[in-house]
Amino acid sequence: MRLSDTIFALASGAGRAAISLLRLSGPDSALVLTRLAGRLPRPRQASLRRLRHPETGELLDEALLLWFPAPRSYTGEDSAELHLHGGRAVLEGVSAALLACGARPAEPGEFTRRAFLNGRLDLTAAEGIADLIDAETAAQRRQALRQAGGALAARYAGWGERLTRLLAHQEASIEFAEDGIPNDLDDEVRQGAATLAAEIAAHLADGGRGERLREGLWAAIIGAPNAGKSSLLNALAGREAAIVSARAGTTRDVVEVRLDLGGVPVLLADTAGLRDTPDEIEAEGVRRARRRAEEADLVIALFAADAAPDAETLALLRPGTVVVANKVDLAAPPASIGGIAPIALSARDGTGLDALRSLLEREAQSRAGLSEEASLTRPRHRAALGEAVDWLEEAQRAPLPELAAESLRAALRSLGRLTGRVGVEQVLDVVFGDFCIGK
Ligand SMILES: Nc1nc2c(c(=O)[nH]1)N(C=O)[C@@H](CNc1ccc(C(=O)N[C@@H](CCC(=O)O)C(=O)O)cc1)CN2
Ligand SMILES: Nc1nc2c(ncn2[C@@H]2O[C@H](COP(=O)(O)OP(=O)(O)OP(=O)(O)O)[C@@H](O)[C@H]2O)c(=O)[nH]1
Repeated sequence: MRLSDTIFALASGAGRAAISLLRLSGPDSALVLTRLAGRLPRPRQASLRRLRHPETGELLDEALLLWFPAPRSYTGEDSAELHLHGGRAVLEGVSAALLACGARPAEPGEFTRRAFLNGRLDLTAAEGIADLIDAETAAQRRQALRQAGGALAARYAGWGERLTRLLAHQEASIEFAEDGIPNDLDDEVRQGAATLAAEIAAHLADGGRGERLREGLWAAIIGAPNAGKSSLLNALAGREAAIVSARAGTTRDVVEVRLDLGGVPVLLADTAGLRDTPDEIEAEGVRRARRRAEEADLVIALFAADAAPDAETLALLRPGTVVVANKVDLAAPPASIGGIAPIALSARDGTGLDALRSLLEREAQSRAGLSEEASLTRPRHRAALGEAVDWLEEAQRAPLPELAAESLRAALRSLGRLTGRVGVEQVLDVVFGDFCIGK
């Protein structure tokens, strides 16, 4: 991970493609580029050049080059991009030439790690970039862009500055006390710590929406055998993902489909019909269905309108469960099931499907949608902020100003680990460990 190394990696996807993008960064970038292309292109302007192996002189490709002199580059170092023809042999030939020039393959996330080490972004912004690459829905993209743009960084840096001021006041109060000067700085610090702790606690008490949006919601359809669960899953997925049959007890294991519900990624599970059964395999399916219902962020309880609501499913209704009466092409839906007005649906002819989809979108967004303010998105954030709150509370209880100062310093360290101002090598490995190559 030495910054004196010059690194390279494929930044575009692997496999056959029209064009491949090779990234190069580090102190020898200018030298390497000159040896391959004859001379340096004009900074930040695309230039078409022949690339040759520096030792054999063999022509490797005719490519577009971009040269970014430091510090105006993604990493903040001298960097370059080679836009090559996408063939495997082209990539191999150019990679071999780069190795011959002394560059080495980059570790996953190493470009962004260098950008971080050069002070171009904080750790939360770096995580936002990783999330942007993984984003599958519009809401995930918006959250990731906001974080990559420094929204969390700004918030946490603001708290860090306030904390630094509190600490300075606390230290001043200690000195006044030594000089025998009466002062009310202690009270001010206690008040400031309480306000800050409350603000961070409010940010933490967001129901985990940012984390849910990043990871996706878990949803499950539960109901009696033959209620039409598989039919509903297929209707929502728009394809025949689960087997539908007139025989009760068809679905035995959990069948999952990925849905985009109003920008929120949802993993929707079809489960085995809930009933007592002597069949061991089906009984295991029923156990799995119950477990899914317990774990799910969003539960859809499905009843058949032409039958009395079954006790097993009724027993699993909770506040927030979406209750649906299916098969309304056969019978009118009841006004209430378990005290909740059901959505009327016919999975067979599509009646009520749009209304159900809108309701599910609203429910998904209320659990995981974007909030007004940037939300924390990872357990790492939650843990560090939780620690900061604990230390701030400790500071308020401290019997001596010296102890209060110590707790404030610990709170500041927690925030510092979050943004990377306290540069602990371990934290960096956690954050950059799951980046992809070329980022
Ligand atoms: N070809 C290509 N496309 C790309 C990237 C890239 O590196 N290369 N990006 C990579 O993630 C993203 C764009 N992000 C970038 C962020 C900063 C700089 C950069 O050179 N910044 C300099 C100059 C800014 C300016 O002139 O306005 C700087 O901030 O000093 C480049 C790309 C998405 N698309
Ligand atoms: N008339 C009518 N029949 C439906 C409707 N939805 C599903 N069915 C039928 O009901 C039967 C059971 O449907 P499934 O979707 O397999 O039901 P399930 O709840 O997944 O059943 P299990 O796998 O046994 O738990 C099939 O014959 C479906 O065609 C509907 O809205 N109207």
